[in-house]
Amino acid sequence: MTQTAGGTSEVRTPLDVRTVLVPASDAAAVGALVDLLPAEAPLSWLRRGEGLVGWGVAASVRTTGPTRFSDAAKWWSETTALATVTDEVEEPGSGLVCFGAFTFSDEPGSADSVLIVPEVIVGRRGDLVWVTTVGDATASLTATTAPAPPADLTFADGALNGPQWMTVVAHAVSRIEAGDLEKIVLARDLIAEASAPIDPRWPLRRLAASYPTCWTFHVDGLFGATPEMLVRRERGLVTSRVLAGTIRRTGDDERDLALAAMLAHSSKDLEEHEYAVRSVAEALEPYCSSMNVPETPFVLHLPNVLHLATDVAGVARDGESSLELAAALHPSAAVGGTPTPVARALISEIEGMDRGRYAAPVGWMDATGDGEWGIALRSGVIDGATVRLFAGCGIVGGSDPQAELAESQAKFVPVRDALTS
Ligand SMILES: C=C(O[C@H]1C=CC=C(C(=O)O)[C@@H]1O)C(=O)O
Repeated sequence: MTQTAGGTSEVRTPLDVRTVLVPASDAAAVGALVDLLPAEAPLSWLRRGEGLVGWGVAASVRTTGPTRFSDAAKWWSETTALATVTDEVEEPGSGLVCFGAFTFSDEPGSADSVLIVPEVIVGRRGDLVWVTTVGDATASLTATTAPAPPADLTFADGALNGPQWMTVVAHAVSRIEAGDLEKIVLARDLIAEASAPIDPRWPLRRLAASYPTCWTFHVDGLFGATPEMLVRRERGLVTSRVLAGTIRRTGDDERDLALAAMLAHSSKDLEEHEYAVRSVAEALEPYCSSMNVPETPFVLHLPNVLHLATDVAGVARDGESSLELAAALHPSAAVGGTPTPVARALISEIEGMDRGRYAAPVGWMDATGDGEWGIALRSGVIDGATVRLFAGCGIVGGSDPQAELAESQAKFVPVRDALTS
């Protein structure tokens, strides 16, 4: 049952949902959740082996435009109100759950936003493993056959080639120096083409293994391993991991440690980071009764890059769902800029491409509104035999276009390697 929110008043079939705990003796035998996924429309949200995987479509909704978040939130409230749920686990992520991916822009473009209720969900949290089924669906907890790698893959420039993109970055720097805005995040795309349709489980398994501290996701063709948590709401606690400010790793541990120290003191990166933290703290403030915003960022080590990172935490004031909080936070200055409206307008004016669902909220939510919405970074979109990969960089007054191009190459590495190796 797929619906387009805001459209026809279709009769909705109430969902019959059942969550059972997998007995501890069997839970140990359930291998990596990512290995359970079937090739057809897999859904994934995994970090360090924990999280949720799903498959099948029990219900879904597609939304577009500036009301895409509120239309989806309304659909979710109606869907949860109608459902019959038996849940013997009662953990965040058990019972009725949807996965979702949203578009970056308010403008209707090539992509739409989507919430999907899978027919089967398998969740893992610590030692607990549970299975949720909707309607008559049955779940198999055995690993599916291994996916085949993409065949004859070639990469090409997307909307702009490197020199063209550097010209756009230089233009943005001149606009910042003229005082039009303080920060903008500019992105570029690459196109990977295979000779046969690509099985999303191939890159997913590799991303989950190579980037265990990131959230490995797949929703409706959008996949990746993001290090950035836009917002998590869990039993009244709201958290966000803000990233901005990047240095490429060299592969040599000693040099990387020196680079980490440089990053922690780089005024250009600290400025870029400060805008991102401020945007998240200001957007969350109305929804929290108390908040903790650390004054100094830490350095997050990923296999390809180092980032400045700040973990913001707050206590939810009212009952806004994780999706409503994500809508209030999007786009943070980690993917938009400062001031937000000026940066958004300049992105559409000069970036030269439609971001689709890149750099927008992707994640899941349960019937209580608890959930996790990451920012779809280090990501790509599979469409048959084609993958469109995205990478973006925060630009401030002192940014150098050549260095930003190199940074964008480093940010393509996770998805590029996951497709090829
Ligand atoms: C926009 C991206 O990264 C953001 C998150 C972390 C660091 C960033 C930076 O240093 O520019 C970006 O703000 C991307 O990976 O496409």
